[in-house]
Amino acid sequence: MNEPRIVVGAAIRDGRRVLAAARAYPPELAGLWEFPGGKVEPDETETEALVRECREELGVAISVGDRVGGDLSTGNGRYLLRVYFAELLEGEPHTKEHAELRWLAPDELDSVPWLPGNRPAVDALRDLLNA
Ligand SMILES: Nc1nc2c([nH]c(=O)n2[C@H]2C[C@H](O)[C@@H](COP(=O)(O)OP(=O)(O)OP(=O)(O)O)O2)c(=O)[nH]1
Repeated sequence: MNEPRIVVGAAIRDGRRVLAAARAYPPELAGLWEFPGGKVEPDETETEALVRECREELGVAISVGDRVGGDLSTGNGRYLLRVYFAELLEGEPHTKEHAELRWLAPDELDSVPWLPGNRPAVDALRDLLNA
């Protein structure tokens, strides 16, 4: 079995709200919600991957902060998901690749169907936002 590929997700904060994004593809993941981000390329750091993905997917510049929760195995063991807090530096997020974007308060985090592997990250996020 190959080593899992690292996938990074940005929990972009605006006060106590966090940006969630509904996937538009592939069909089996469409309509499920995630943190904007993607696979870390071999020549980049996790921070660089988050900055690149948020520029490509949302059209914004971000700064990357602390980790949210631990490493999560997802995609049937193909990926290791790492979520980081992030702040907007420039631009307003808009849908370039996602079906929908939504700012969620801590008590709204359960109002969308997350990708199955994201559950522990969402729980950790709620705890951190409520702390
Ligand atoms: N971006 C992101 N991907 C997640 C999360 N949770 C989760 O299980 N995944 C999975 C979904 C995908 O199978 C995989 C990431 O793939 P992706 O399609 O976002 O990555 P990418 O932008 O680099 O895609 P590509 O260029 O290879 O098409 O990780 C999450 O919160 N954010």
